[in-house]
Parts: sequence; structure tokens; C-alpha cells
Amino acid sequence: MGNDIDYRLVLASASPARRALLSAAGIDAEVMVSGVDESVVEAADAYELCLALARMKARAIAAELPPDPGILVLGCDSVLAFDGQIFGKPANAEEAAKRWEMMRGRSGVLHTGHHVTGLVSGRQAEAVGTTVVHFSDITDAEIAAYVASEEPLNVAGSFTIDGRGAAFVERIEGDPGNVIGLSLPLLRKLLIEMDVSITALWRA
Ligand SMILES: Nc1nc2c(ncn2[C@H]2C[C@H](O)[C@@H](COP(=O)(O)OP(=O)(O)OP(=O)(O)O)O2)c(=O)[nH]1
Repeated sequence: MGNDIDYRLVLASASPARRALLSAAGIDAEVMVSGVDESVVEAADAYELCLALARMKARAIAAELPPDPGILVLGCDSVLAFDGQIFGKPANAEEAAKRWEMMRGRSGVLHTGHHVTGLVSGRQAEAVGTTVVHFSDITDAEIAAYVASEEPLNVAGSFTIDGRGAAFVERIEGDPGNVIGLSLPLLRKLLIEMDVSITALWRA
């Protein structure tokens, strides 16, 4: 991809957290929500699942856009691998509480799949960011209060590290942005694979 192209990023995600991470890093991404049915995807494990979903979201949006060589579409998907299970967003408050009863005092791996595709070049790059998350041994009352806050209901793994959930995460091993939903150092590497510098996406 040449350097004389005016690159723009389209974020194929409804996640306000992902958009905020990009904006704080100087990138004003246009948001286009794919609305794909994530339930149709089968995968061997959390790593493959989040990558397949990220790819599906990005490709669904790419198919809707005009063939502009400057447009790069980014799809992401986050899941928590815990105790041999795959936790996306909880189905309801009961599931969020049940998960925390299992998670407290233990650790899991948050995987975020990233897929970038160039519309005209057809080039693409993808990778999974992984971050180990160590959960605090919180009480039943804290679980009940956290679930009642409704925060854990809308996030993969039923926890955040930058919201109320931050009080319940002892430490992480890896990129914090990856837990929130998008790893910027990983995005930089994917863009390099496509001969694009992340600095080319910075707002003027
Ligand atoms: N602020 C924040 N959000 C988090 C954290 N962990 C997970 N999330 C959010 C980011 C995503 O919105 C959501 C992960 O679910 P998905 O990867 O399926 O994305 P989502 O369904 O939100 O949007 P999308 O499918 O990409 O249109 O959970 C965290 O630590 N902090």
C-alpha cells in the first residue's frame, strides 16, 4: 500500500470502549456495526472463536463499502477463556453472578481477535491478543452489587478493568487495551503487515 493514500479506519464494532481507545490514541474511526449473527460461528477454542468472529465482522462491513483504497476495516471480538470454558457476554444477571463465583480468586485469559482488511488491495492481517487476568477473591455481597450495577452484563467475561470491575482485578499480564477490547500495539503490527503506519491514521 502506498504512502500517498489518505487512509481512514472503519471500526466494525458497536463497542464504545474500542472507539474510545482509538480516539485517545489519535484515531477517529468511523463506526459501522456489522450486526452479524455471532452464534453461527463454530470454533475449536477461544483463540479461534474470537479470530473467526473478528474476521466475520470486518468482512461483513467491507462488503458494504465502496472500493476506496484508503479505507481499512477493523473487526474485533473479545472472549474470556476460563477453566476450559469460553465466556463472551453473559446471557443474564444469573450467569454473570455464577461466573464470578467461579472466577473469584482465580485467573483467566482474555483473548481479543483483531482482523484488518483493505478494501481495494484485498490485503488483510489478523492476530489475537492475549492477556492473563487475575481476579480478586470477592465476596458474595460484592458479586451481588456488581451484577446489580449491570456493568458485567454488557462485557465479555462479565468484568471490566476500567470500570467498577477494576476493583476486582488484582493484576493482568499483557496489554490492558486488549482486555478493554482492542490492542493498539497489535493493531500497529497488523497495519505494518499491510504497509501502513499507524501514524498515518492519526487525526491532523
Ligand atoms: N470498557 C470495557 N469494556 C470491556 C472490557 N472487557 C470487555 N469489554 C467490552 C468490549 C466490547 O464492547 C465487549 C466485548 O464483546 P464483543 O467483542 O462481542 O463486542 P461487542 O458485542 O460489544 O461489539 P461488536 O460485536 O464488536 O459490535 O465487552 C473492559 O475491561 N472494559
